[in-house]
Amino acid sequence: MALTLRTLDHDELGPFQRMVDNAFLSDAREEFLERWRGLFEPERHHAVFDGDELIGGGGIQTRDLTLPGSGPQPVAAVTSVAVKPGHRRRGVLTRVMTAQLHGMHEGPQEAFAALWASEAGIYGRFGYGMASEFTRLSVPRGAAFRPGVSTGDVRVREVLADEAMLFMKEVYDRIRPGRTGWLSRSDANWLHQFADEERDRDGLTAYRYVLHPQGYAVYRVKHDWPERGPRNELHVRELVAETDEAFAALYRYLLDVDQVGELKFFTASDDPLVHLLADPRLALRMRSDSLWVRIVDVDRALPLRRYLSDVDTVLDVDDSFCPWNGGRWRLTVKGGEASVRRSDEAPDVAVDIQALGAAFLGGTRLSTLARGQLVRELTPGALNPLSHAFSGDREPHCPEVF
Ligand SMILES: CC(=O)SCCNC(=O)CCNC(=O)[C@H](O)C(C)(C)COP(=O)(O)OP(=O)(O)OC[C@H]1O[C@@H](n2cnc3c(N)ncnc32)[C@H](O)[C@@H]1OP(=O)(O)O
Repeated sequence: MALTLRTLDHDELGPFQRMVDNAFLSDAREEFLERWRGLFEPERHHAVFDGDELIGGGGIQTRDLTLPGSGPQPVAAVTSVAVKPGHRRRGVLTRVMTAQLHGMHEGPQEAFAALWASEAGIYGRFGYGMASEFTRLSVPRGAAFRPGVSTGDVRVREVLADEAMLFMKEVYDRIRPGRTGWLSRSDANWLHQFADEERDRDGLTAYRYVLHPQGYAVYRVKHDWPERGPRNELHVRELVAETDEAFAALYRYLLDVDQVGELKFFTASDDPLVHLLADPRLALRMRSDSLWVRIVDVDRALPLRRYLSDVDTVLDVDDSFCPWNGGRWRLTVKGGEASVRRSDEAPDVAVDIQALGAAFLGGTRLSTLARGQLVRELTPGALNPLSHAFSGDREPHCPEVF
């Protein structure tokens, strides 16, 4: 029987979520449905049916993502992409990706999309580029700061979730416009991220909330108490600070919690903790991909962010999955602001659309992507100024998996 694709109705969250759980090899979690309901935009969820059976699909959350220099901009936050085992490698995902990306172009809706990939080999073929990374950080308890590091003299204190949540939302929203890669969070997003039900905890404790007048931290503990004494792991979920002093104070607090062996944190790849430490090598760091970005429309997306320096370059874009992007575009940046228009002049730099997505948040250099054979300099000397213009002043970081 031919497969069909359509968007969902309000009452179809249950079957969709059961399909996602099934594809992720999880038991069906009916009790999570209420939480998902707040995030569910049925008209932005595509589902593929084999007869009456929902066998695959993918969703979009309508959110803002902070871009370099220009603050929050509309992004299609792609989520819950799944195909049931038994229906794979027959092009179902390809149909969903086509519906999402072509739909956004035709709408027109958001000019770019972002996602976390369950497996990093999946999304490059659809034009997504690896735009940011996170660092898996591990530091022993008590690791000392350099002499002269200021943590201020305000008291950092632990409170219950109800007291923390309102303050956390305010601090997060104040800082978000300046933090590339951070997403807008509705109340439903906050609930989803910090619901903290026992089944979310994977054997760890409930969240503990730490407040500073200019920031907060949230952590859990994984118990480990061998013969030589406690070696518990302190897992930081989120650390947000408006000032460098608050940042240092919150880290100091977390590093000094008794009965802990190690602090662990999936943090920004440019987390400055390592520079606060007297012995930087105590901070073990392992990097991995976080946000993947897809430019839906070159001419609508590139002007959404600001650039570090001025350039005037003709790009030759290769994009087989969204062919309207293919061909030559003149990118002109003046005073940090970009304009993009069609061009028939000789191209200076050839880019795969993946490379533009990877460079879009300012964290992956076009010059590095050239060494990775996703970018080619055609006019000698054209690549480095372009690469510099795309750079950001800090590494992009997405503090939540959505
Ligand atoms: C944003 C998110 O939600 S990330 C979550 C993604 N989902 C999951 O990981 C859940 C488990 N996996 C699945 O449900 C499915 O295997 C999916 C969604 C990854 C792929 O669905 P399928 O319908 O099998 O993909 P489809 O048949 O369209 O494949 C398209 C291409 O991608 C390739 N591909 C598919 N899955 C993978 C993979 N896991 N790794 C590498 N390549 C892959 C296929 O080989 C095919 O390549 P080709 O065009 O060269 O032939």
